[in-house]
Amino acid sequence: MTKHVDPNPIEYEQLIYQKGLRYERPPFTFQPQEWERLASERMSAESKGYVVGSAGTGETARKNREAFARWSIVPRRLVKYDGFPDLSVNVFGQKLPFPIACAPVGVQRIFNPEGEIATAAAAAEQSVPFIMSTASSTSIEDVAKANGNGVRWYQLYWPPNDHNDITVSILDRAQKAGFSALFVTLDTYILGWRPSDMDNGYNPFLRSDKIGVAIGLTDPVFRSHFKEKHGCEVDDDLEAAVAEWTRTVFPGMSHCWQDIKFLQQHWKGPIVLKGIQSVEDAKKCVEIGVQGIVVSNHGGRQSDGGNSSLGVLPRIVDAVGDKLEIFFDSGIRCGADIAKAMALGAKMCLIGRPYIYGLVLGGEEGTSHVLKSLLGDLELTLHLAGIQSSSPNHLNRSVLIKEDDLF
Ligand SMILES: Cc1cc2nc3c(=O)[nH]c(=O)nc-3n(C[C@H](O)[C@H](O)[C@H](O)COP(=O)(O)O)c2cc1C
Ligand SMILES: O=C(O)C(=O)c1ccccc1
Repeated sequence: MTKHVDPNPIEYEQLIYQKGLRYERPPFTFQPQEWERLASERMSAESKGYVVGSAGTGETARKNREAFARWSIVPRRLVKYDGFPDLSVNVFGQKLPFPIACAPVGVQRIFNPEGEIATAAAAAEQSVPFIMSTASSTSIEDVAKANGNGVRWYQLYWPPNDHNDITVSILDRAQKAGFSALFVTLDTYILGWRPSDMDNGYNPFLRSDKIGVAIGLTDPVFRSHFKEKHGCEVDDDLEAAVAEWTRTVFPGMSHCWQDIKFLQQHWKGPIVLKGIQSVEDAKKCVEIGVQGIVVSNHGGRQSDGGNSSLGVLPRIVDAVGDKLEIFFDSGIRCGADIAKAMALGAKMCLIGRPYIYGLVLGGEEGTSHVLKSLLGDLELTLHLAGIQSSSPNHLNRSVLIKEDDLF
């Protein structure tokens, strides 16, 4: 069950030192750069290749990381203020205590049998919004239950227009289950060229244990279509059902900007388009009237030879930052990374792989540990730089310098 812990990263640090004195230790290291290595030791070759891996030669993923080191935080001194930095943000008219969310990540049961149940509970415990993937290994309703009173958002892999009734059915289920915003992923209408997965013969959907298809196979509209077409129930021919569902959510490039209107008619809350990398597309998002975008390249998992996600963030912020909410992901690994993305204009950051490493290393407690670590690290990073809050009044480009400009 979800228990609500009053969030306070700084108290958490104090507690850790005290616990340390009593020879109690956290579930695993606080060193963020170690999480991937430790989790890799615990995973099968397939799971490791899937989560750690990226598209092609890994160039986009590498650039995502390198981009952070090109910016540095310049600390200011004798900035007197009361208390600790305020990390809260206002998003979609709601005040949230922290500026991070769990990015949508599919098939989480391959990392730990508790999968999304553990991560959704951990996110609620840490007062961090949970974005549920359409490729989850747990149904919409069960994730909602595990997330309890937490803030939850739903990520859509979007069936083609001739399956609009399935889309509506999924959106209805998500709304009924308390998902308050819709994140529509635009960069994964087909999976990228992923050498590590191909080497392992691994595809997240085409597994004998049918792990990433829970939402489709439990959907009444999908089930009835399947019966009409195949003359049997989903459960009587699971192979065919999985193949059908895979085609439904990864149909290739089947949508255009006008189609967003359909989602706007069928979703009552904010809509956020995930995977924006160009100023032109960001402007389209404003034109079409969505409430937010995620500047993301899917952690470098889709296209090789791409730009860093952080690199394009400032120009997108300059073009549309005052017209919609800008979320950011791809490459965030520590508190300073979050601070830099926010200084460049992101409202909130989505955390991808790191919380999955937490899931691998310690289930719900492990995910909680990663989220708490990132938040504690962020809070101290701001405090030590003399930055009073994560709002753009205090955390903005004036706190950053480009390393290249220093020489
Ligand atoms: C194993 C894995 C599965 C993912 N599944 C989804 C998904 O189902 N839907 C989605 O929109 N993004 C998915 N993503 C992308 C993340 O939402 C996010 O954009 C990315 O992980 C951010 O980069 P980072 O891992 O470097 O933080 C997935 C990422 C990983 C690592
Ligand atoms: O692997 C991914 O990045 C992703 O988005 C996905 C695709 C299919 C199933 C689960 C996740």
